[in-house]
Amino acid sequence: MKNTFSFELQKTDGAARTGVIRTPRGEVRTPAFMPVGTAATVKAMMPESVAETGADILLGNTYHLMLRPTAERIDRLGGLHRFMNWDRPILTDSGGFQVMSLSGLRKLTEDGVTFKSHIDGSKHVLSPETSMEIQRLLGSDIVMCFDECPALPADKSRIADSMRLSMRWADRSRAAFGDRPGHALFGIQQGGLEEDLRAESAEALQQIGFEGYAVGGLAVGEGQEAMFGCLDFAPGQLPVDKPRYLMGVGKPDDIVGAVKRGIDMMDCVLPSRSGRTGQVFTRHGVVNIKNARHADDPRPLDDTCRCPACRNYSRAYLHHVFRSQEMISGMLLTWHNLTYFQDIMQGMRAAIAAGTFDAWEADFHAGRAAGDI
Ligand SMILES: O=c1[nH]cnc2cc3nc(NCc4cccs4)[nH]c3cc12
Repeated sequence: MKNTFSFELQKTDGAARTGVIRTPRGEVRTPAFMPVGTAATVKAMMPESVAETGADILLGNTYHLMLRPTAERIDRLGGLHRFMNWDRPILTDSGGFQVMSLSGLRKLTEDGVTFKSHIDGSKHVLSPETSMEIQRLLGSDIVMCFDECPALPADKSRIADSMRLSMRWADRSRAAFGDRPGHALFGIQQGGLEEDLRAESAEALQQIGFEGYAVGGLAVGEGQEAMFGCLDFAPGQLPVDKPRYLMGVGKPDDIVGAVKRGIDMMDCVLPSRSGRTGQVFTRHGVVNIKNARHADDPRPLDDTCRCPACRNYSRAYLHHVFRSQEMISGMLLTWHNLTYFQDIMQGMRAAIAAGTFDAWEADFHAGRAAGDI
């Protein structure tokens, strides 16, 4: 096993790209969707089931794991991969975003963020240096820079100041990360929806040099049109030969539109969180299994889907166990949604490799208009 991290761009079709990220813990086929494993578990899923959906890599959250069970405890127990029984690659977010969206009583300074735990009110500090140390203790393969994601809407000067702080933090993250063969540090582009600020951010990150580059600051309520408008220029401002990771995205049509615009990696809680709330994604659109119209329906969710929910159960059964709040409901619907999301990724990888992405995209959108779901 070579102790190296590399990205091979294999084919492009318009702005869409397909390739492979090679890490000591295995390969990640791109475009890739990362299921979210916030508290060292993809909720309601066994790790081997997550692997069966086709996921090559998971996302873990620094913020949650530093609070509980702590990174030190996970390190003592052999690292996050051993702890959660997932031996493939893991990417960890750096915690800055979660602090701002989850913890109360926080204070942001040039040094970093001090905050109180949303679990027990204990006091903590996150900075570029402490975030790098926590992610090192966790043992994640891809580490994210410690950044600040400004809440939208915000005026341009506020966005510029926030982006420039994040660039100073990116520099400190790089310095604190050190020399870690086989591991990667990704920079995070900020700058809101402003093309000039995003260009300044991209230039600053490239001067520092990273193994991959994320498009941050999006999927924070701006809406799909504004996000796509930003993605029409932001990925192209980043190095062509490194992975481009769009954070926190998204619905199936968001994912397709992002890949179309040059994004290689994404993560989102949507398929797993929705699985627990009865929202089911299918190629004909969204099914809300709670709806009474499913109570007697003997059909599977999708008779072309390979997942256990579609192979072995009727909509009537899935409706029943959801209404009864049985644990198997969250398990089966999460398994289905994650499978559906991975099948979208596999469909796009194959279409880009064949040079037929436009036809694949047209079929994807036509299927959702068909109705009768
Ligand atoms: O700029 C970012 N920096 C570091 N992590 C992020 C995570 C992100 N997740 C979303 N959207 C998905 C959401 C998850 C929870 C609230 S919104 N947008 C995001 C932006 C960033």
